[in-house]
Amino acid sequence: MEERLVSAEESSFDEDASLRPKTLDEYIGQKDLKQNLTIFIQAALQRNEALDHVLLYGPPGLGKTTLSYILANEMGTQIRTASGPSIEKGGDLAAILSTLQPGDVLFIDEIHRLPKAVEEILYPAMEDFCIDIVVGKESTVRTIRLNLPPFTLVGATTRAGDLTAPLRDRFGIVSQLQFYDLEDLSQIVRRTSRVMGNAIDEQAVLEIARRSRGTPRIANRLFRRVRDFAQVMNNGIIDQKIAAMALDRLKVDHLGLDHVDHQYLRGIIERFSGGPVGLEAIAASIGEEAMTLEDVYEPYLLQIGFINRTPRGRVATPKAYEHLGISYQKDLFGFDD
Ligand SMILES: Nc1ncnc2c1ncn2[C@@H]1O[C@H](COP(=O)(O)OP(=O)(O)OP(=O)(O)O)[C@@H](O)[C@H]1O
Repeated sequence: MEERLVSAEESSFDEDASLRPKTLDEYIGQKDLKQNLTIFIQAALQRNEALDHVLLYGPPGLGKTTLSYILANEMGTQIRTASGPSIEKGGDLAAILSTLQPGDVLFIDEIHRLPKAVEEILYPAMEDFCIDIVVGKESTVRTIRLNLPPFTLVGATTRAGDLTAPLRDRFGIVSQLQFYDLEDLSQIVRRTSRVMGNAIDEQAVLEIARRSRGTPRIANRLFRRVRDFAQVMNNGIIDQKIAAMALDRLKVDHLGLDHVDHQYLRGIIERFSGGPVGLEAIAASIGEEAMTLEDVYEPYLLQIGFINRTPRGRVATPKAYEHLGISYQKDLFGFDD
């Protein structure tokens, strides 16, 4: 299977822990979100309270996990981490909650995938810092109330729309992470090169930043691969030429699109006359999971204006045709969305 360099999903190549910024000051970009969080943290610290529960949503790799570690660090507390699908039963959640110290952060990744029964236990835990546990069998069955210390739940999701309303409503702070602009990504690449101890020239920084699809995790991954090429073929010097050569060889085009993006766009244009076409049909035609396309690939294609989502399905825009070098002949019958 081809390596998915531009997929923002975590891969075994990610050794990101050392690259994670530890403070809000070090966290690049997301300016508005950072400014607001700074105030909320300061206010909670002044009142000697736990920070309100935080929901972070947005495409993978934009820094939700990093931000939750930073929140715990800035609050001077510990972080416990779990993921939605790994908390299978109420007892699993109770076990995690019972380890929390006052003010701790509980980070639940993919929170939209929490089983319903677990979610219901989470409601009183979030609201009143207590849970009711059922113990015993048949005639001896009874409920024991377990009081919890005040804590902060940080939930992360790529699919805010999949959260149930009662869960969403229990978060006091709800924030969407945005794709990063070229300047922020350049800063991230410079920082990564500094942390990893490899000098890089400014043109190479831009070359990598431009192809990172607005996503720090991808910027870091591309940096590592460029560094490999530079080490073996260019005496370790990371300049624009070696960066462009490496990324071309890895089939990441100048906008950061890879073979899956190309297949996806060509699929819409060549097999479905540019759309509108349903996601499932595109996925089946190119042999990809619809969910992967929706969560990992489409957000960036929407962001750069290569596709539109309409009630009748996905549509490739003239920009996508131009990028692929295909002449745009739609609209002949006035069907263009
Ligand atoms: N704002 C940022 N400034 C500097 N580096 C960042 C920033 N955001 C993310 N990174 C880097 O990108 C990597 C990926 O970020 P992170 O794991 O937090 O993403 P994520 O949004 O939680 O992804 P997922 O939802 O897939 O877990 C981090 O290890 C970190 O090095």
